[in-house]
Amino acid sequence: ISLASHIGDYQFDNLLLNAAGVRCSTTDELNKTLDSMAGGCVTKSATPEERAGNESPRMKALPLGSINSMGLPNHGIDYYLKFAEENQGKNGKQVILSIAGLSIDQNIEMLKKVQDSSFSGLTELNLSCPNVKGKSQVGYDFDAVRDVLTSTFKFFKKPLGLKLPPYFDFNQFNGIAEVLNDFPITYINVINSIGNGLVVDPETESVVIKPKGGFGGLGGDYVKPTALANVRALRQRLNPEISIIGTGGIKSGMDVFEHVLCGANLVQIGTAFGYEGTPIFERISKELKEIMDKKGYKTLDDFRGKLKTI
Ligand SMILES: O=C(O)c1[nH]c(=O)[nH]c(=O)c1I
Repeated sequence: ISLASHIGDYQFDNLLLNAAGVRCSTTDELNKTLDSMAGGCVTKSATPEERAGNESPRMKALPLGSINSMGLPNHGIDYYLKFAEENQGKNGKQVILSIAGLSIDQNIEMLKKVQDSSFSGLTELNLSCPNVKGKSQVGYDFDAVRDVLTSTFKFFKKPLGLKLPPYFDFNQFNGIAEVLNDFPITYINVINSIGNGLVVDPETESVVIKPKGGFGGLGGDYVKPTALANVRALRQRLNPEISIIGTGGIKSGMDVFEHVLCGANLVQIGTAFGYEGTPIFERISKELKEIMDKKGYKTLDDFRGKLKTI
């Protein structure tokens, strides 16, 4: 039984990755993931300069998932680009470089740096950070998405993925797919956290995180049905050359099975990886292989995208 998969020309021996933002801000954390059973790692979304991020408490673990308003704390693009240049392809593992500029200009500036670098891996342009005060998610402004992609593909010749926010309406699925299908995108990654949720502690009658009055991105069990819907809806609408990474609500082999059934080529684990650490990759790989064995599947292609309707 094989958990191997690929995105474009990039081979992953295991379809499991961390989600950007979780245990991936330092080289130590990134090396730990590369040394685990994960098929590769994704770096914390980078900005042109180092950033402290929002005030704490800015993340809260909950029985059904998590809420966060980190505010893009990171060591800056140079730190992660250096790591990516030095580690991409090491023992057959992929390093995906995530970037999240606070403006189109910052994204172009960073993508030019990546283009001119020796990095030969996948770049993930994050258009869906919900937690930078005063900034809304670019992924909800289809004209802005078209603008940044038009500018990008004038000079960027390396493989590019997009991290997108969750969409909740068929007009939105159609709208974003219409834009994406016009560009040579290697993959999309759906979903980012469900932005600006609110968790209340009824004991203390208070919010649970400090930034933005307690509003933050939701992850975990709360988001799985929305994640599966976005993987499925975009698989049905996008050109077949655009691969899909499924992110959202994964904490078991069965959750991975569901994402692949909806069309995911790879999957990323955020909230649950934050709790469990790198042992999760071995546990979930084992669980998924057991499920595939029971169902008589040998490879992910045997069932990818084959969700039945009734
Ligand atoms: O607050 C963050 O740093 C953050 N948090 C998220 O839930 N998604 C994102 O893309 C980002 I850049």
